[in-house]
Amino acid sequence: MNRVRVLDCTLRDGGYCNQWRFGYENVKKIINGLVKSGINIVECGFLTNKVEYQENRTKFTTMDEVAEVLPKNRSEKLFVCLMNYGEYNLEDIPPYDGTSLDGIRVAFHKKDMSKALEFCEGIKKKGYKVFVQAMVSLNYSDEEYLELIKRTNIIAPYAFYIVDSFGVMKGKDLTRLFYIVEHNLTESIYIGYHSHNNMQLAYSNAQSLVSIQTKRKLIIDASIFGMGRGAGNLNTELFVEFLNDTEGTEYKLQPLLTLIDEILNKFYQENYWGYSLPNYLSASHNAHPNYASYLNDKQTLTIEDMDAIFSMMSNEKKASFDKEYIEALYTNYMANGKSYEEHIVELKKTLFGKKILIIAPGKSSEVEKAKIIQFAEQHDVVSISINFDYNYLYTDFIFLSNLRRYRELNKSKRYKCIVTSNIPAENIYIKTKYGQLLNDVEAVRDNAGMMLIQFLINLGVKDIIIAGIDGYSHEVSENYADEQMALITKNAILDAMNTGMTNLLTRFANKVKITFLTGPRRVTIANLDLLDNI
Ligand SMILES: C[C@H](O)CC(=O)C(=O)O
Repeated sequence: MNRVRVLDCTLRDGGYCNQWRFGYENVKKIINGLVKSGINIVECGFLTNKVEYQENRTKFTTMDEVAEVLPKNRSEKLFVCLMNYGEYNLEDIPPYDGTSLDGIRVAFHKKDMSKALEFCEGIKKKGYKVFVQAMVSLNYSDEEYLELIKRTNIIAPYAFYIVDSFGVMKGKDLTRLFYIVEHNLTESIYIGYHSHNNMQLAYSNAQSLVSIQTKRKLIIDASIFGMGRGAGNLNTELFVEFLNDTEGTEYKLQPLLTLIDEILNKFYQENYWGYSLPNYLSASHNAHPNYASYLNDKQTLTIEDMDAIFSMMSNEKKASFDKEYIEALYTNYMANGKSYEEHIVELKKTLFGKKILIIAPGKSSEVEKAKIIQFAEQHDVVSISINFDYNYLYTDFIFLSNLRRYRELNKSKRYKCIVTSNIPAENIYIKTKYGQLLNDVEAVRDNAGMMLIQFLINLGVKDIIIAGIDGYSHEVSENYADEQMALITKNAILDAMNTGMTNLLTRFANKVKITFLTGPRRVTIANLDLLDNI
């Protein structure tokens, strides 16, 4: 048997990209395709007691649920699931009987090492192959790592993994860890390597590992099309091609390519994964990749802002994702700037008793420009564009809460800018407090349109006409009047923003008259048919 084995983790790590919703039939197709291609170990998903089982998802709660998706002919492959330490009781795991999983991978943080290793021992006693997955290997000092290995030897699991959870491992780090493991881990235990692609190093590291002159048996993790959390994983199809070429293995590529073509491409288009600047940044700060997704999904930060927020994080907080912590850092960072409101009384007077026409950069602001211009001409309005300078009408003000958009704006327009205090702007009309305009709907907490409406309500405005707040389509080209403004975001985020805006507008409509001038309306005001009243 070849000394290098491949473990495919698409159905588990890939699940971070689609909330593990692969669909029941697709799960079986993926497992069968992996078996056909000769992949040695198939990770079928998570085994957890923390959720209710749903047939279309790869978060299983019992061995019987997993058994249902396994092929009748197991073709001498191993089938495993990953368990996060603390998400399953040992007593609930039945003794191994060969009908379901062959092995269980136990992932744990450094702080849980002792208890997690006891748990691993318990699983082994039940007859399963145990994979010791000490996450974020680089967070262990050499001394701590040696201690971990020594204690692993006592348990004698099937495999011990070097884990690059944050995708930060350089070749030299991997070599260092590998030799520590090679010299100290009992020879019969497989040495595994699980990587992420934040620095695009997964493939080259895996190649280097395989090329090391060693008799040790290796397991390399990969996922089809690299589907995995954040920047994704080593690509199974590329890695097995490399092994065929250099190690004389005979993995079959075609079943993997077919799975990409028929199943994974669609997931990729809906919720892409792979290398990106935010994922690079999280790696360069040795931080959990979810922090990158969190900041990126805000859609308000430049890369310098994100870098500054990562720099503010404490080292202890970087190892696992803490949503409340990053939320607080983000809000503090944004609310940091000083306000400058000396024209506020003047602005209040300007707005008093007027219809306020707000123009957002949605596609309808371009398509229905004639309607917008006509409305402005026929009514006594104060017009305010949001995060852009509207080409077709001289607007009285420009409201900006986004630093990137502020930088894009021609400097000559600053005299009429109302900006939020997170923007380090000078020579503007008003700088208003960012923190006072936030709302409680997470997906649109600091959405520029929603902040402007809140600002206007605070100033006593009674009648708001909206143009260009169309909501977001999954089709990127449909979202902005100026395609240069388009931001690529995951569909789930766009849907959440549409729902969030609808909820907020519905609430705002209790305080102020809101009327839509343009469409389409992927956001609206619930239970209120205001569509044709203009
Ligand atoms: C395989 C692991 O130990 C869990 C994981 O995906 C990680 O990146 O860490």
